[in-house]
Amino acid sequence: MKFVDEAVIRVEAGDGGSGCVSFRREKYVPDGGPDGGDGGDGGSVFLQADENYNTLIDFRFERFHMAERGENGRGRDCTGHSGKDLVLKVPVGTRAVDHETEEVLGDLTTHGQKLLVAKGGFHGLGNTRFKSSTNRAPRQKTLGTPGEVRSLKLELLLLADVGLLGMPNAGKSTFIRAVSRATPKVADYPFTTLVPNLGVVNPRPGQSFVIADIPGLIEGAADGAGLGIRFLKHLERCRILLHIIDIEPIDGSDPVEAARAIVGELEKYSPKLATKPRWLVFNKTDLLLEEELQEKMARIVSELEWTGDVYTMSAYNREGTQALSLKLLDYIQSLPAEDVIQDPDAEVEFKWDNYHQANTDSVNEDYDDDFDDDFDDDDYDVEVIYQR
Ligand SMILES: Nc1nc2c(ncn2[C@@H]2O[C@H](COP(=O)(O)OP(=O)(O)OP(=O)(O)O)[C@@H](O)[C@H]2O)c(=O)[nH]1
Ligand SMILES: [Mg+2]
Repeated sequence: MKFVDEAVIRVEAGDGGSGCVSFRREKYVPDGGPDGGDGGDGGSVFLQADENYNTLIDFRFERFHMAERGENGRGRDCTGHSGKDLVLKVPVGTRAVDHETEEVLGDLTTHGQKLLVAKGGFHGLGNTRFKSSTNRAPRQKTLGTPGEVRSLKLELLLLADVGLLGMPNAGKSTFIRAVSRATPKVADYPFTTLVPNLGVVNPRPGQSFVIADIPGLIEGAADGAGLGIRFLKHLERCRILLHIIDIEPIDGSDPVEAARAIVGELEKYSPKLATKPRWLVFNKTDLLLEEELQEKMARIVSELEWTGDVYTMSAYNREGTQALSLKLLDYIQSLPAEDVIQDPDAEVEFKWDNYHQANTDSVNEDYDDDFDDDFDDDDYDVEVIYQR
């Protein structure tokens, strides 16, 4: 299955149905009062997180999504039907962004969570609403308001606890193979991994966490070198990052330079991501003798001025990998229960929010149901109240 983590779609909510101008006409009631019903509200468009989906590929093929419009009101006080809402199923971990304003509308992080992305139009009012003791034959109605239209960018951000970071060939995929049942391709050339992989690590029975392996980064990735930095977004929701360093690169390059490049690219991508908890993990320890290894590690740590946690492993021989997974599990379990990554200021504004209020205010307040509905003069024009 193809992994697609971005799609731009257009969502259109239904327009509100317009109100109706009509008068009661029946045998023996030639001059009945107004009986034009209100329109129905337009349907809205929602996104709903569903754990049965894991790619946005469907949205690459089907780009236009419309909810139903509301029906117009009819005579005999018939209110139009409301339009049906449209609910689009998206994978858990999807973020909805307004493509034009870049405003984040919301993150769908739990199964079943729903997010309104285009609000349906509000219904227009029929002429019945405008009758009063002074105007018994109202010719006014209001039109339904248009439904919201949005160009929407969907981004799928993987939900993993641990994210792997490092140069190509550092051994990220080898590590995820060693500790989980994920089987991403491993090879001795750069950019073996082209799309992110997830693996479930189970260091103790019944206790597990999820690890994400993403394509390697190189110097200049922020400017598009290699596969760029677009995969870094998948690390945004991780709780900790593992920076995997190849202790003995085959091309003879300096691990210190490589590590600095990675941190530089991370900072360029997002200063916030750069402050996430991060551990250094030296890989390929089997290539060096113990003494050499200690010496080299000490040099790298001091040159990087690194004061955080340091681990060593040989992912290939599965040495140190189990110990590292246990450390990760303990660390994750020591964190407070998931702080839901929702921006508290993320109040989404919809254009027609105030319309209902404004409209009902314009309806005559001395509306009185008991007065005599009959009227004589039915020859003037219908007045449409425009409020847009
Ligand atoms: N000797 C040794 N080789 C290793 C070790 N871990 C990985 N390798 C080798 O390093 C090469 C690259 O490993 P990968 O796991 O594909 O590296 P990666 O970081 O996923 O690389 P990209 O997907 O290209 O970013 C492969 O040839 C592995 O066999 C190790 O612990 N010791
Ligand atoms: Mg890889």
